[in-house]
Amino acid sequence: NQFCDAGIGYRESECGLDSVSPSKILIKGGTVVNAHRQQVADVYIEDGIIAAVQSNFKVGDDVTVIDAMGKYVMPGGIDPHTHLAMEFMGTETIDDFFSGQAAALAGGTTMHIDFIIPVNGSLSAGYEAYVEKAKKSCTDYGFHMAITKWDETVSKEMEVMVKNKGINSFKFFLAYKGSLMISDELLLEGFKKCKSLGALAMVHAENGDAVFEGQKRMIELGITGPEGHALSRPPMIEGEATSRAIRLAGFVNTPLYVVHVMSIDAMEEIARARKSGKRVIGEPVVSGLVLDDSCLWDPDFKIAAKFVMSPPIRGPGHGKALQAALSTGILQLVGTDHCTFNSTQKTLGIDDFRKIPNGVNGLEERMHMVWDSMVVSGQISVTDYVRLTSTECARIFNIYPRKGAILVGSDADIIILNPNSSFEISSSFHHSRSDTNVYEGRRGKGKVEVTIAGGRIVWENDELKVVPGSGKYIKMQPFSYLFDGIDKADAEYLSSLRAPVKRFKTTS
Ligand SMILES: NC(=O)NCCC(=O)O
Ligand SMILES: [Zn+2]
Ligand SMILES: [Zn+2]
Repeated sequence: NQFCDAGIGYRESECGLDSVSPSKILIKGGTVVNAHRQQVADVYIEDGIIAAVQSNFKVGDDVTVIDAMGKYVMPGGIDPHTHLAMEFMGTETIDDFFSGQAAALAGGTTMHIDFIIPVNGSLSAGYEAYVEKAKKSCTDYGFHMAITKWDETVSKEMEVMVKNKGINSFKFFLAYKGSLMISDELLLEGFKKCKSLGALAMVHAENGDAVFEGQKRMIELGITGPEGHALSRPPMIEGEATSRAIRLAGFVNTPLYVVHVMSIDAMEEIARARKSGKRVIGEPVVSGLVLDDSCLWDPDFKIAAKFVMSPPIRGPGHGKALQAALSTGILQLVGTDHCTFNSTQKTLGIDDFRKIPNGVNGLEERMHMVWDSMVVSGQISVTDYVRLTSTECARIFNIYPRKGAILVGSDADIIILNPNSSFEISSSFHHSRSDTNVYEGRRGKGKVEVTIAGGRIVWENDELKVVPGSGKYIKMQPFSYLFDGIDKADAEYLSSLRAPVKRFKTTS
């Protein structure tokens, strides 16, 4: 099998298309957790769909029974932010739609939403290229689309993407000057178009001009190593862009989703906006929650470079503040920004931090890291955990309750987590193709012992059984709940503009 290649750690037999799981499964006696409640119940699965959630469900001999007593039965994780097989900074991410998704399944994530970055700005060409890349998928996925230029064609293609291709979100980069970055003028055009289509506008919020200036400053000072990356783009630059994007989205009156919120500065802008009633969603990523920037000062380039991502991993204090913001509802869901480059690729920037490909891993680690750092520590409940890692993503991108829930009729994407077991992370046995891992050596409580994706047992007894081509593309409809009532606010605004103004003619 061409996909059972080196470095992913599957036995050949595990990759074959013949490794078909049973179509009838009963998960017995576990604590079934949804975002709205938890209960002890059995979950019965037939043909990829949840057919029953009830106590003492009786089945025949043809059903595979999994004992989940004392364990949590939860919706599979949904990662809102990944970059698989992405061409970026002169190279391509080492995890493609097979290895990245296999890693996801081993860590309890059963769906992800990947960013199509259209080469030359053509949305249709970008879409076709990603359809091709995703053919080897072994779990379900959706797409966001990046908008990197503006003209009539792009505007029309956005319409096609939403109406025909199942894309309901577009990302605008305020950073990466000279490549992906767009102007405020384009941002406004994009926001207007998103609003008219019922598509969610997403922003990478860093001021690209200021980053460019900060980078020049570091190079002039002779700081060329990975630490220069963090020093050149401090939190205030993220705060400024977050504030600007929020205000411009407010000006257009369209909902906004801020990706990879990495700093207190950005988080506080989101908190202020939400307090004033603005529809802003904030997505921190797991690296920003549990790591700090000390790693960028490591004297070993290979170690320091693996932590280079944008916005940068921040100083101590930011991660804890972002965790607190998640637990109090200021931020809504956790992603990974999984964008993996191996140590050879990172060496592109050995003499100049500006050339280190930006990105870190996380698809396999997110569910464990959030459980260990936030549930085990008592910061959030188990139902909150489900909301932050799965349900809220499904709601925002309009695929709930097909995804993000254990309800009759939902897709059978389920994990069984044993709170009394423990996990350990190492690049020597992870499932990503990368030779490094930013969570190297981490151990913690709680382990995903079973992953069921689309009704198939794909992870059990520390073994993956993944089938290339078995993952489905999940189309996402526009006008999620975030758009409810937007028209009323518009009408109110327009009527306030049309209030008669009494003027007196003055004669001289
Ligand atoms: N975040 C990062 O460093 N790499 C992926 C591209 C992006 O999301 O900005
Ligand atoms: Zn980004
Ligand atoms: Zn990203």
